[in-house]
Amino acid sequence: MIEFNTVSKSFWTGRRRKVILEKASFRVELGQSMGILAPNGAGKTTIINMMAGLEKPDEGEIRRTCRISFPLGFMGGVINRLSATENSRFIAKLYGLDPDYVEAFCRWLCHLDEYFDMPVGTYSAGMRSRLSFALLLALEFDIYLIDEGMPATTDVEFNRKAGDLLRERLERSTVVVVSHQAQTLEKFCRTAAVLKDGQLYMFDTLEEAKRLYDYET
Ligand SMILES: Nc1ncnc2c1ncn2[C@@H]1O[C@H](COP(=O)(O)OP(=O)(O)OP(=O)(O)O)[C@@H](O)[C@H]1O
Repeated sequence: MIEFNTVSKSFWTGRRRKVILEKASFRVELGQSMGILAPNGAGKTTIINMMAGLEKPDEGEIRRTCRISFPLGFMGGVINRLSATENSRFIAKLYGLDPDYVEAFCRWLCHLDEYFDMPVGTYSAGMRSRLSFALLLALEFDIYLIDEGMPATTDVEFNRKAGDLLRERLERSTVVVVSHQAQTLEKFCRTAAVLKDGQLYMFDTLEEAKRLYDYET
């Protein structure tokens, strides 16, 4: 479960306070995937980062009682001067998993060839995102955090393999997806919320959330 208890978050732009959340309270229960609909710039990434523990609220409390993924596509945990071999083995140890398994899985999925043993700093953006995606799939989480649907790389074989694995994983996990498009949420969630003026309006169905969202936008 992820629980937000009267959480407030805003950014000072130098001219005004940009409010993301204002005393928002809600829960994401295991087994109840949730979509959050919000227009661009409303704070989707900030909320996902707060769920992941990458960003702190200004006020209030965020409680996590299960294994929550880093956001899909997040590269912050990967160290540039280390190779994919070293990164995958290090991350495996952090999560208490078998380093041989995590390394072999990522090596198989990313097909980075000799680059797998070179520093991540030498990778193209696509290679980096393949590694980050593979790491997320190599680890097991209870709740997966996804910002704007599935990131696609330009590597067709990788997209097919990783996409199949992710879809299969998400079918048996809880997912939080944030997007500005209801279409993206349809694949993952039945319940949805709309983020508007710092408040999160929760609905039992995506249809209801869409109605408010379409009306507001
Ligand atoms: N560190 C920061 N300092 C100041 N403003 C910030 C900071 N981080 C984010 N913001 C602002 O907060 C707002 C929400 O940002 P966020 O990235 O969470 O939005 P988003 O809904 O994910 O946007 P998009 O759909 O465009 O990716 C934006 O206006 C952004 O410019």
